[in-house]
Amino acid sequence: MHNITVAIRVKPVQQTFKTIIVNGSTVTLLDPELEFNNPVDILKKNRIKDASYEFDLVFDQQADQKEVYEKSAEPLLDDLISGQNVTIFAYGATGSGKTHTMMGSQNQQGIIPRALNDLFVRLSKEQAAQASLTFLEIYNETIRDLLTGKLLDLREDGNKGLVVVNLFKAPVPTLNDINQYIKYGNSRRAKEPTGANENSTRSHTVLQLMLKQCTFTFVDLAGSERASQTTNKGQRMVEGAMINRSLLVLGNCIKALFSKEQFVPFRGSKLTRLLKDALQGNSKTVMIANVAPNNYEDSFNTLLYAHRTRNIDPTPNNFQEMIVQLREENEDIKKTLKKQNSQSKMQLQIEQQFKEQQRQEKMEKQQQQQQIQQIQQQSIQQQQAEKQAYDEEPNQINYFKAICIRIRVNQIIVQVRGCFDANSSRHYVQFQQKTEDLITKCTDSINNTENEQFEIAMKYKTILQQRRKIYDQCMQSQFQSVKDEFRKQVQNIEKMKGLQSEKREEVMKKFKELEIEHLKKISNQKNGNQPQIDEETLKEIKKNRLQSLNKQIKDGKL
Ligand SMILES: Nc1ncnc2c1ncn2[C@@H]1O[C@H](COP(=O)(O)OP(=O)(O)OP(=O)(O)O)[C@@H](O)[C@H]1O
Repeated sequence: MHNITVAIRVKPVQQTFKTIIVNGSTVTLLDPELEFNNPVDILKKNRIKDASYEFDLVFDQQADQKEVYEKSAEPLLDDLISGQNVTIFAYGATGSGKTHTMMGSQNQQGIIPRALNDLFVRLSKEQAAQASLTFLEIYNETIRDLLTGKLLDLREDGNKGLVVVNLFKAPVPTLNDINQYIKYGNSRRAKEPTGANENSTRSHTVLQLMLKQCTFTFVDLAGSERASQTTNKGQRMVEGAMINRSLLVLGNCIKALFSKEQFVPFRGSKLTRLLKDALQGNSKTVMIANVAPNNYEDSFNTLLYAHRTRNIDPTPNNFQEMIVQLREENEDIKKTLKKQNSQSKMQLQIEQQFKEQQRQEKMEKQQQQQQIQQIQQQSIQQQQAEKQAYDEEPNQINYFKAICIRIRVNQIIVQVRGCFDANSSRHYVQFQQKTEDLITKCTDSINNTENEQFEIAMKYKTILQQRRKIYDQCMQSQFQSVKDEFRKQVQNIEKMKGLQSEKREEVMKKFKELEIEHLKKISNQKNGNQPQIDEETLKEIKKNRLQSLNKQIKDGKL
């Protein structure tokens, strides 16, 4: 009689909310659409529901490899040794843990290495000597020998029934032989990254250990996910469709076998055709359906598939009770999260504000420095301009000199006029000529210095305007330090001006000394040092004077 055990294994995943709860042999799945999405998607509302099913075996997230093996596969070893076919399937969506359950890893060995190890301990030498192993995969309805790499055909053989032509049967008298073939075959499995699993095995893998009277079959089925979910396109989508079709046929076959139906649709896929002998008759089958709680839809479909396959009567009575309990637990989690969330929101806000504050401060500091630098530069220019202007002031000494000379000359004229009255008109002409030249020179000099004075005055005006501008700028600045810097610079300028005033006083002093010297000279001349002119010079002066007068008459100036 055919015996089928359907087990569920829940993959341990990091999850905030509970979506799967295991209670004994019951698995309850909570619809996240109703639970966590607000508002609920109307289109999905009627499609997805909470689900609760009972199975032969249920392994929760805490179940380790050893427990899974000991409860699902180990009990069948006796049946196998007594000559019954045993088949173990791993079913589930991509990434749900099929390969982990069947093969596992070096440190966490799965069902296959554990079962074969235990089996070989129990087998007699004779039995072991007759053992052989085949390892193949069915990818897109094509059979490939994982040991030889050859593509194989299925053929009906009159005597033997269905055979896989040219399938390599590796003799495996020891466990070591088995391990080496498995390792080799595993490395040749068709693996492709899908949207759901980086290292997804895209084929059904069938490992069979043939003993004298029976076969121990391990099937790691390809991922049962919906094609749309793995965001697969083109070749991957065809692959998905093939996988789903063969899984459907497999489900139907197991269901038919379990229900002892007359017709079992083995011919529906290569997988079921291949497994026909192993599944038929007095055999035992274990189907381990793997679910990952972070994927509701895949979990829902897997539970439904496994449940239909097993054909167990639905839903236990305490189903609603468990859902209520689960919802209450999730409600608590939600509240805690909300609280944490609002706290972390506040923290985030403070951090952002603090960052903004620091950014502002940095910007202000930069502005402040820029303004101060600007003031310093302007003030240096200002100082240079003022210094230059002050340095030019000593030129005024020429101005004063010129004025002095003119005064002196005027006095000489007065003096000479006196000479003329007393002695001769020749003296007057002679002196008039000389003094006229002198006065012209003085006047030019005075004009020049007056022009220079005007330029200096203009420069001062510009300097003052400039200073006013800087002052206005500084007073507009929001920074006290900028205003302070301006005051400091003004003080510098004033200090420099103080030094310049001293310089100016020195110049004035010099001028006064000069003036006194001139005045002294004048008074000396007044006191009897009358100018003496010889006859020749007088003649010459007269001649020149006459020429000059004639010219002036000619030019119409007289
Ligand atoms: N029960 C578990 N405990 C710890 N890790 C697990 C468990 N189940 C699965 N994993 C880890 O999850 C990842 C995916 O698992 P695995 O490859 O077995 O998935 P799969 O169903 O075989 O996927 P595919 O169909 O794409 O080949 C692996 O890294 C595996 O180690």
